[in-house]
Amino acid sequence: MLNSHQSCNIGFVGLGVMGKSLALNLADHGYKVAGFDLDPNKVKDVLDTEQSERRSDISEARIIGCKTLKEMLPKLTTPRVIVLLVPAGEPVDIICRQLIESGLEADDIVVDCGNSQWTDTIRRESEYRGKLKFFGTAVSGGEVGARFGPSLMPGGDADSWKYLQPMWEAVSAKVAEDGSQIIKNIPGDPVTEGEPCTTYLGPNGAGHYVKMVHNGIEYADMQLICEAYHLLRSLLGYEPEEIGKIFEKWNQGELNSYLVEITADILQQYDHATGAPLVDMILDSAGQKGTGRWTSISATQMGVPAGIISESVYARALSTLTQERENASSRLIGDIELGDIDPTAVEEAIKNALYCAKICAYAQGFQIMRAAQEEYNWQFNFSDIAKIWRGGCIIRASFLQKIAIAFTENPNLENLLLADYFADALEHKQKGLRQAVILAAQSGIPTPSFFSALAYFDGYRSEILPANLLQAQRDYFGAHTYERVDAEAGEKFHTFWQEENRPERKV
Ligand SMILES: NC(=O)C1=CN([C@@H]2O[C@H](COP(=O)(O)OP(=O)(O)OC[C@H]3O[C@@H](n4cnc5c(N)ncnc54)[C@H](OP(=O)(O)O)[C@@H]3O)[C@@H](O)[C@H]2O)C=CC1
Ligand SMILES: O=C(CO)[C@H](O)[C@H](O)COP(=O)(O)O
Repeated sequence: MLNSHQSCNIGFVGLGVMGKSLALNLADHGYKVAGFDLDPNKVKDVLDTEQSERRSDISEARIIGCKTLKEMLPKLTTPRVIVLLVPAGEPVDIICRQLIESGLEADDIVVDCGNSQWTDTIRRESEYRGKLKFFGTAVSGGEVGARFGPSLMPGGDADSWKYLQPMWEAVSAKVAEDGSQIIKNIPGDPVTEGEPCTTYLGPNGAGHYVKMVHNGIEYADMQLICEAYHLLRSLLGYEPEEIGKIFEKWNQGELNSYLVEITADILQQYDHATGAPLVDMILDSAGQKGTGRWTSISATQMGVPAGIISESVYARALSTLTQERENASSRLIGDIELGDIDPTAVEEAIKNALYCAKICAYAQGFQIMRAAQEEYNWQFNFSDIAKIWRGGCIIRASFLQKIAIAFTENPNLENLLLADYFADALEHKQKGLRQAVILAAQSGIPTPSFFSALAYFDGYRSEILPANLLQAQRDYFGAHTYERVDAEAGEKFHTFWQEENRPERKV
């Protein structure tokens, strides 16, 4: 606890899905919260929920509502801590300006917990310096996570972190020694033991950058699961409920993850109105708010190969062309040739394909952060990042424990694929990925992220790639020069392709 029970320890602006849940979580851990939302119904809702969930031995309201920001500020202990859980973008700046106008001071800390773009967080930190301390803390875990223990990814000035650390460690998800999350989900009875799923990630936009990459991996993870489902459904003719049970089985082993778990549940749900599997009644047009796209853009800007993440963004984009796809489906005919298949063997191949492709997707995510720390002067501890993703967040999965171990054993690991555990897994299971890709190609089932994962794996393990020819092409049309395999690194050569005998000169 930060201060006396008379004043509020923390203010909340935005009491929607995430704000309400995180405010109640803080209250469960003994913090008193003052909340404001543009929508007075949201304020009423959180107050009603707090009252209905309050234990009988607690007499005082743990959350109080405010009608304006001006009303909130005097209710907060100083330095004031104000959490923003509003839509990313302009609302964050609007509120910062309003808070300054309402009397916020230079030592007060404004914590942006939304999915803000990390470049905005860097800008805001410097723009508001001297007026308020702007600190980023990205949150993952959705509504339930925020309520009972999310993964929190803080970034900003180290002094603010010291102040926030006890609060964030209290409310974040907790994991046991084996890396599994300790889950209780009981209002008023929070988990207090275990390792907290939060750690200080660095200055400026570090927290929001790491969350962005988390979401990039999330996009890939979800798309790969969807591709596995598509193969099981269209190739083997299984019904959603049957596939749900397969995912349930897979969730007991190395594929154990929150996303596989919810997929199993979703596929076994029937539509109340029609009795059809619910998944069949949902329009196949995927939404996105931007974090996956930002990850792909950041990777591309730094020259990091992150094809699986990018393909997952493109797959969502392609899915939205609903009318175009419907028109094209009768004009563009697939030349399909599929021989006999053994369902049991194919099911096993798809399972292994999913596992191998997931390893490659996570490897790409960590490669992006590795490049980013050089580019933006951060010092990430990749083992710690894997650790805070073991519980609370959407991509929580058993194998994050293995990733944490891999980076603990070798903090300078060049690529996750090279860690013994993952290299061995890929060696023994890659056949499944190859079979899945072959069957998808033969049957005309689009599995872009599986294809991309295999290409990444084969590309990364290739000593020789045809980039030598590509360099020659660039030199041919644009005199872009090339390096020679038998010369010093960095020495550039150009062939005068249009001259007689095509002489080569060192440039
Ligand atoms: N939902 C999720 O699973 C996750 C969301 N996030 C991020 O968390 C943030 C909040 O998301 P979420 O809770 O889902 O969003 P919601 O839309 O449920 O809640 C946002 C709330 O903020 C209010 N609001 C908007 N502008 C202001 C303002 N100027 N002053 C006061 N209140 C304001 C909104 O009011 P009104 O509706 O009247 O505009 C709304 O009640 C977003 O950045 C989101 O990307 C992060 C992780 C997971
Ligand atoms: O951050 C999240 C989870 O980690 C949010 O749920 C996010 O909104 C998901 O992204 P998108 O809407 O683009 O699928």
